[in-house]
Amino acid sequence: MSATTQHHELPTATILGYPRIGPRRELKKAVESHWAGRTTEAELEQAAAELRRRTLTHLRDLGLAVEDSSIPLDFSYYDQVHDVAVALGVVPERFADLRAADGTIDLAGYFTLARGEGDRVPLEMTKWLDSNYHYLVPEIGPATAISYAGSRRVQEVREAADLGITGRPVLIGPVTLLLLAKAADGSPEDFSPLDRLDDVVAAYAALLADLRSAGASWVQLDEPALTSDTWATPTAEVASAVARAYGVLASAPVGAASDDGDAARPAILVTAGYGSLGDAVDPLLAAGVEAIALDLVKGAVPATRAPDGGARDFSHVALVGGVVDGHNVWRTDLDRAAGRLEELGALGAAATGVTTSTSLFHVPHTVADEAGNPELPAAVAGWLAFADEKVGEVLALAAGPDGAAEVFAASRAVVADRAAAPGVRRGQVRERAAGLPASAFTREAYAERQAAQDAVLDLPALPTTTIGSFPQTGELRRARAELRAGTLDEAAYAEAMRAEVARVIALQEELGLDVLVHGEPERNDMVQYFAENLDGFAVTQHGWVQSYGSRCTRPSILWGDVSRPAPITVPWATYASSLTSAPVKGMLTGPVTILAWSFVRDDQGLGETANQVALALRDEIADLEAAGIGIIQVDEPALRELLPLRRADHEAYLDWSVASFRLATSGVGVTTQIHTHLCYSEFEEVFGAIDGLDADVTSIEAARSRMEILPAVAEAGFERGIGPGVYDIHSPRVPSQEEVVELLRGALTSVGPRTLWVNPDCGLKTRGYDETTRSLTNLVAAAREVRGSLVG
Ligand SMILES: CN1c2c(nc(N)[nH]c2=O)NC[C@@H]1CNc1ccc(C(=O)N[C@@H](CCC(=O)N[C@@H](CCC(=O)N[C@@H](CCC(=O)O)C(=O)O)C(=O)O)C(=O)O)cc1
Ligand SMILES: N[C@@H](CCS)C(=O)O
Ligand SMILES: [Zn+2]
Repeated sequence: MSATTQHHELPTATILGYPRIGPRRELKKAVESHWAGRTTEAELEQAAAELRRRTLTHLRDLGLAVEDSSIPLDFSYYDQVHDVAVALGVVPERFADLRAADGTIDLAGYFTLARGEGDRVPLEMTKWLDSNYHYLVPEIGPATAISYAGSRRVQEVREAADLGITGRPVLIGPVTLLLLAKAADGSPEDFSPLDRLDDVVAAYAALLADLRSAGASWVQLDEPALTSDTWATPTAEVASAVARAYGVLASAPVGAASDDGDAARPAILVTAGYGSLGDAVDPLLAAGVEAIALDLVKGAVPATRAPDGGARDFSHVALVGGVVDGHNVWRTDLDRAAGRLEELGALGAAATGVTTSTSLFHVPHTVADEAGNPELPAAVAGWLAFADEKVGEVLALAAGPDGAAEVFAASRAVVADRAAAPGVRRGQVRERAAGLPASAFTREAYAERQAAQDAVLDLPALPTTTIGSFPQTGELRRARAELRAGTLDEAAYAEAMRAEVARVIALQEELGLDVLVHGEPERNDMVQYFAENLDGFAVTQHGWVQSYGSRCTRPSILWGDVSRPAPITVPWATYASSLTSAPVKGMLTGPVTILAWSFVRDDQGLGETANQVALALRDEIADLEAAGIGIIQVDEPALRELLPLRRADHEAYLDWSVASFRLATSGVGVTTQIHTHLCYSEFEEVFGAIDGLDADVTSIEAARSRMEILPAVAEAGFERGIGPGVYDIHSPRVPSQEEVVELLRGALTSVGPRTLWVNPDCGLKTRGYDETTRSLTNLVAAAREVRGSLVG
């Protein structure tokens, strides 16, 4: 592989980013200690600097080159989108005081924007592309101040230099920043944040110049939004924004700041992870950026011809092939990856390099940390590559099949071993999934179900309920940690959880809720818990990945055919039910969400795997029903998350995802009421699918949007039960009774009282008991008030 461009040595073997949370969640712990007031800001800064130093030296020790900008500088205290918005001094009006006169926002302000303060709501959080990471949405209006006032990356370039490392600062690119932003409150209807492109690009130019002065030879600008065509902005307008933005940025001279003070810049590497760059490659080629990194795992090698039929000229750009999956954990088939790199090489680029398809922050640090994990069979561990192992794969691919013959041979052995391993394909599971009749996916007509359920359940108008989890107290988490450590035995653990269920049931009775839940105290996570109880999954001990801010999950590993060896939730639901005469809602996580929040086998289609999970859940639902649980909720918060980034792929996705939910839930009788719950979504986009799920009751996140979706729901003729969340569980704020009453009265203008349910936005696991109790008291009082006025 050629190693140079006209100006700079290209990072020929690199990664697009590395986990930021630390191998033992050091950053999470440092940040949360600071928030809790246990450490000063200086102590936090010191802990973060130490983590960055360890990361840099670790990447160097793994073999990434220190001189050629191969090592990314991508630290973040909270979120990478927020980092850039803050560097540009972007704050919503309600937080204007956090921006100093010179445009800077200090660390305390950075956290306040992320977490809110008193009545000032934080920035909205939404899912990042098709992943389980959530970013903070910048709010940009026509008058929002935008200027470069300083970036932490500049200091990080210097820190790296002190270690003898020429690091490559990583930033979200200007077009993606604006496509991910939302119009600030009060913006004219026809305003789009992309209208502020010129101001943003001017600020980026200053930022790039600053990075260059600090010694950066390359800068990485992440433009994953270019792999999607689902933005409100038409693709042609996005392409012209790319041309304009990079035309300006690339027009500055590359290299050292010249004597007359012209702003020089580092060479620009634009990345486009999460899918195909498609025709967005043309404006980048025309703009003259020095390098483009392509996702060759989910995306394609660019065609040699542009849509207008003209031959594409790659001779002035370096192309970096993202052939190592940054978003999943399977060891790379190196022969296949090398083949893709060859295809890329055939385009005639000025230079080529090898990298990951996305940043590695979606995967845990290292498989080595799982040594001795009884929940991860050694055979399966051998098939995995987490971040460190992926660095090794990138280096092997850069060395090539001759240079790294042993690594290539090991990769071939893994491919063969995985295909033939016991448990990967199990006859019984496959026969059952293959022979499903159409009737396995359908229930009786809703009218029939509704009548039967009304008769059996006898619920009041506007029934009140919660979404499932009650606060996961430190005590509960500690009990689980002690169980893992062996200092608490199974029986004592189960007893502690049963005691919590009893407390939660008593509390709900006291509050006067109509449909109760057991509270999910026994669940470490709504996906991992099921994975731990299903065959075909493995779980990690230390495989934490960031989900948002300081919050992490340990995605499970779905490696083989899935089945349910024994009932999972039935004992908890029946125990809870035995404590009350009120109905108790069974609580399961749906097949799509189980897949979305796990690392899923890549040797078959997702739809096939989803149906296996669905059949396991169908068995669980049958057992719950047989045990007398008449209401069963199957959560699908990730239904929107997996929606493909290209519109052309939506239909096929919605077909299999909806079918798997229906397969899980269609085995019940007419009187059993199936609920579902969705959150973190722009529901408009998946409304047809929500309807297609055919659940009797659907609860959705709606409080933050003041229930804007309801008129559309009504207009679409949605006739089944709906529970638009009446308060935001992401904030500690307690809603007043009046406020909930107002929301409910508003909702009743779109939805009839027979179909309107009253519930919070989402589960209460991240909240405390005090605020939960006060909020639910107001929720129940509000429902009663509105109910009373209906009768009167
Ligand atoms: C609803 N969401 C979820 C998503 N993905 C999931 N897989 N799960 C979700 O619930 N995606 C979208 C949203 C938003 N995302 C999140 C993600 C993570 C959290 C969260 O609160 N995470 C917790 C960790 C939860 C957990 O796994 N708990 C375990 C282990 C707890 C632990 O750290 N134990 C300590 C010791 C105990 C102690 O002293 O406290 C240890 O092991 O060191 C458990 O309960 O057993 C987090 O803290 O980040 C929320 C929303
Ligand atoms: N039943 C889950 C859904 C979260 S999306 C909970 O209440 O936490
Ligand atoms: Zn939820």
